[in-house]
Amino acid sequence: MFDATKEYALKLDLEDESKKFRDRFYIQNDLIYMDGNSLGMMSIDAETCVNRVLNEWKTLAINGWSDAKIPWFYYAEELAKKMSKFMGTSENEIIIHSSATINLHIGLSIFYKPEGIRSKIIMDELNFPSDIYAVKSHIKSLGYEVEEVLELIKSNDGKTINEDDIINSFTNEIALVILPSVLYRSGQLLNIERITKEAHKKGIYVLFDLCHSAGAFRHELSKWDVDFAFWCGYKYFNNGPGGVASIYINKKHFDRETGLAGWFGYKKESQFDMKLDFVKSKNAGGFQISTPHLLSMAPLEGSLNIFEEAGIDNLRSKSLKLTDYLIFLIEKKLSKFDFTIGTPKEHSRRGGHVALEHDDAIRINEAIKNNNIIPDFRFPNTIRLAPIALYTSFFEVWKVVDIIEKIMMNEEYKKFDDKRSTIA
Ligand SMILES: Cc1ncc(COP(=O)(O)O)c(C=O)c1O
Ligand SMILES: Nc1ccccc1C(=O)C[C@H](N)C(=O)O
Repeated sequence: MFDATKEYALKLDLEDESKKFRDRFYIQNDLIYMDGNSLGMMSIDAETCVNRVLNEWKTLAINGWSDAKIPWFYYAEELAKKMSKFMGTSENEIIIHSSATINLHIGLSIFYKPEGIRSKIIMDELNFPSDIYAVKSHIKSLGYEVEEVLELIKSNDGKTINEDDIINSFTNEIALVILPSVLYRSGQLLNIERITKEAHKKGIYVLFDLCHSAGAFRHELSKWDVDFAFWCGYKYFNNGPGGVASIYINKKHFDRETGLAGWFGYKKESQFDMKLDFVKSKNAGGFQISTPHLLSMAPLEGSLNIFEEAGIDNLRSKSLKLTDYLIFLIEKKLSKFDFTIGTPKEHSRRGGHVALEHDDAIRINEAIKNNNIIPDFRFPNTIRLAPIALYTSFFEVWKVVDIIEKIMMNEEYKKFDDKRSTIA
């Protein structure tokens, strides 16, 4: 069991075998970063790779496509091979591509083929809004009414979704289920394997948004038999703001058509034949659209190298210890101030962040920022705290809770307006 003293936090850091990776990141002195689940920090390795690609542009210009260290023409595929090790897939079932929401549109174009009564899509009411916007627009573009085909599973507590409610909604009217692996606000982790298995029993395709889990723990997408998944790279994978995202498509679907074709999905050997009939590459790469965003992909190369060294299972163990410790400290020191924890306690149901809830969360969040800590706030009452295994220390976790306790004791938060900023 943990103890709440500062000395104990320092002892946990001393015993931590992965603490050396912190030195690979640009950690700002005196600033405690607890927002790596929204935008991961910059590493030296990421910077090195961006600088290399910039230099290749400078010195090789167009020849970079064939002569760069990793030829640009194959860069998305080469990084996908590295990525596949952490996602539990074959190398060709992943492609590094575009952004999360665009990749969802691609998934919809492949899998949403309403037929007879099988025309409905299941999502959940706590889903990240961008996914809902994408699905609604796609439904409308096919000439359907959103109300007729989109079913949102309701939350019973405003924080979590009951998996049985999801599974009980599976009928022969459902074409697709689209869910987040980890809910962005509460940090609840859904059982991807169980949901996929139950959906498949009813002939339903399964699409997962892995934005809040990719890079937080090992996935086994092939084993779980998920049909399609997408995730951004800028959170736990530290790929930089707007960094290129990823697509996974199960190999049994390689022959499917995409509704959003483009020449970078063409069979690579003959892409430059410039034929007018599209011949899709028979792998995840076949679902690419345009020229890859090389400069926004390069940080991922460096970042994935760090993941290879650190080992994703070691990172998950440390992350669980960090969030266990954070939850312990919150319960011990903050319960008396009416805080609650929105994140499930069981490891099998927890992602990488902790949702700290309070009726006065907006002002408390402002006060936390005023103390050189970066958390984030999600409406209406959640302060998200994400200690990141690669670069957050146990001492920082201790300090964050210590500072919040002081903010509550001296009522510093009352100095701030109850008004959230534009990006929060
Ligand atoms: C769960 C989830 N889905 C989708 C997105 C949207 O990502 P993007 O803006 O990169 O398309 C985000 C983050 O912004 C997210 O957290
Ligand atoms: N892409 C962003 C751009 C600006 C500010 C935040 C984001 C996020 O990614 C937010 C994150 N998806 C969330 O879970 O709230």
